[in-house]
Amino acid sequence: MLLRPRPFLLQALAPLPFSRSPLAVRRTLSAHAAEAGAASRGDAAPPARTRHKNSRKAVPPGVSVNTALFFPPGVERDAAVAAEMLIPGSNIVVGPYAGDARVKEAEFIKCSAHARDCPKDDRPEFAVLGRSNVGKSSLINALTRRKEAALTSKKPGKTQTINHFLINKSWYLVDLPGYGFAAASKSARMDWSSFTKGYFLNRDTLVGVLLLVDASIPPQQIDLDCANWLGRNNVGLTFVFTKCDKVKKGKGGRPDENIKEFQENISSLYPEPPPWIMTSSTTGLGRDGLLLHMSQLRNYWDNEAI
Ligand SMILES: Nc1nc2c(ncn2[C@@H]2O[C@H](COP(=O)(O)OP(=O)(O)OP(=O)(O)O)[C@@H](O)[C@H]2O)c(=O)[nH]1
Ligand SMILES: [Mg+2]
Repeated sequence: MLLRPRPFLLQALAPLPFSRSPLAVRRTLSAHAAEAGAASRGDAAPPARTRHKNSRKAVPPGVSVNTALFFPPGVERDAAVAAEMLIPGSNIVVGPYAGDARVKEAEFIKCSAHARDCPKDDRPEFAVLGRSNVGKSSLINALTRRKEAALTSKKPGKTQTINHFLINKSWYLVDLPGYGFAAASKSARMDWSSFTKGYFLNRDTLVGVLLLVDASIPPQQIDLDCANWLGRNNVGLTFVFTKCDKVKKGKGGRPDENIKEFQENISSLYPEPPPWIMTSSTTGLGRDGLLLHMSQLRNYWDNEAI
């Protein structure tokens, strides 16, 4: 099997040739952000002036360039970053590997009961992980724009196997069973540890994990534990905050406050800020940005394979 580098680990070891001049970096990244953003929306490339205007407009209120940023492969960590280089509602800088992020085709391939049963080809994949009911299957449906590609339910514990969806015949999105569902019946409650940990530790084609965190509730210890475990085992992850459309009254009811508190909790776990993005499968918030982020990790993986 072809061994491929994990982007988060290798970017520190092998920075790619990229201009050190802040101005040049700024220009290159802006153009990339605008072009790739247009590609992910399925737009034809607009003229330069319009591109600039659109990318500016896309920067959400409340995301400051002073946020601890995630620098993707190919971008120097000390690069000057303009607001339009950020993916809206995230701390993610768009770099030179960002590319066509459109989902043209999505095909369910198989469900696997064990990591060893997963597809054995060389295609890169992203695993979607999180507590039961956090919105993993809904996110897959939102990303693929298929209503029922992955089955969803109000009842936690719906997804019980590792489910592979092939995107554009070139990469996989993987729906995983949720963790932390204590109330499940014995038959429905699998041994999450042996079942999925084997997958994370042995899956050579895993580009990264999308760790979903419910932004409509305060931080949960089990999510922090999971982030900690992935970090300790060098599994690159992106925090995907779900249900950002849900605002409840009272303490702990505001997604932006919950996200801030969660980030404060995890900041000590990581030497470098991990990427994070706000999403809602109900409104489509963050969909294009997340696809764009995945495109830059994937393209790096494809192009820099050993
Ligand atoms: N308001 C809102 N509800 C959501 C969102 N995403 C998911 N939901 C709801 O949350 C519930 C659980 O969604 P699923 O996608 O089945 O969650 P899951 O993480 O796949 O759950 P398991 O398979 O049981 O682990 C469903 O009722 C969804 O409609 C969102 O972004 N906003
Ligand atoms: Mg599910």
